[in-house]
Amino acid sequence: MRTAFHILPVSTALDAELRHAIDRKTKPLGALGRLEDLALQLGRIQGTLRPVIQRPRVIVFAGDHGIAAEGVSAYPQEVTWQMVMNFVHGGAAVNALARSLGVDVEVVDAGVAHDFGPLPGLVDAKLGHGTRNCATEPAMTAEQCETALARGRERVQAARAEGCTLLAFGEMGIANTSAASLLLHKLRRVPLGVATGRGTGLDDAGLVHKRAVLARAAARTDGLTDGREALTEYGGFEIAMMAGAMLGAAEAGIAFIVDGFITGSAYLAAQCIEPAVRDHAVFAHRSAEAGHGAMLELLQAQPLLDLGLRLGEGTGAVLAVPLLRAACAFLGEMASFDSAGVSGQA
Ligand SMILES: O=C(O)c1ccc[n+]([C@@H]2O[C@H](COP(=O)([O-])O)[C@@H](O)[C@H]2O)c1
Ligand SMILES: Cc1cc2nc[nH]c2cc1C
Repeated sequence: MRTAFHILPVSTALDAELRHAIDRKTKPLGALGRLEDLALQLGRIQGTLRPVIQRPRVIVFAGDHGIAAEGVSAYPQEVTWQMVMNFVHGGAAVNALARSLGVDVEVVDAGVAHDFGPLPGLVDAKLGHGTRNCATEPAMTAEQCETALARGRERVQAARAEGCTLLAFGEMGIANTSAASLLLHKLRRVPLGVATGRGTGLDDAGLVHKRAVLARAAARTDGLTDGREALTEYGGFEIAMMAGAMLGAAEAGIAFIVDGFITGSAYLAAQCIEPAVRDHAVFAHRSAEAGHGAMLELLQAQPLLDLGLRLGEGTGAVLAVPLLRAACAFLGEMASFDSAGVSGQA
């Protein structure tokens, strides 16, 4: 049975008041640029002229990929579980960035090949010991895909129950740029030559080999338009769980930040499942991974940052949190022309 996501488009009922409040702040009209768009978006999502960011949380979903056996990554598969341990011990990039910015980190085992046993600080949502090799067979079953979507939603509900009003999503999974490229290729017809990049750092020969493997994987299926089918054929457990979390966040009326290329592929699938997810999404950054530019263009998404990042883990998403805080701060705290006695436009 397919899980239904009941997402209401955000209400535009407050738009006139929000725009008026933004325009009457003591600044030339439009001078806070993209922060003004963020303020409007957050005001709409929270249905208030005073949106707030409380207990922001980045959820890092980890999973392994059968296609790693084809030699499509510059790093071995065991790096996935080793990095999960690093996240749990607080030593990864996302931990350091999140600490410096006051963002909570949750780490989720969506389907890492390694068995961690009970491990404090790790959420066990394991769907299997990695996906199957999607170059030769579907990555997962339709049932696993459904369970992944549902478990992603559960993580959002848990965050919300703990007072979180802003979510950021990130991932860890050796070979998951292959899954992401295949999702982009299959769902949006982007040629594999454009959709495939170097991931963790393949050299030229590695990239040629990766493209050949992905072409073989892509040839297994005809055109796919259904988000669930695409996830089942080519996704990862962490990618499907992120898609469920994004849909769950939109359903719960919570804004969420999309990280880089792989998180973007989860968003692509989520948007195919329920287009209304768009209103709640903020795109953090333009990843250096080839294919992300094409993905963002297709989504008509303007990311906030362009820092040359290609790490994943939710690092770019965490870096966007201060900008969302700033949008709330100017809307809530800035004086208006009237309250400050400043002359408006001549
Ligand atoms: O977020 C991105 O845009 C991004 C771009 C390239 C690589 N990554 C990270 O690198 C891993 C996947 O790379 P690969 O080469 O193993 O497919 C995975 O753990 C991702 O988090 C992430
Ligand atoms: C070391 C390392 C850290 C990562 N974090 C996200 N993806 C990664 C891939 C590698 C290889």
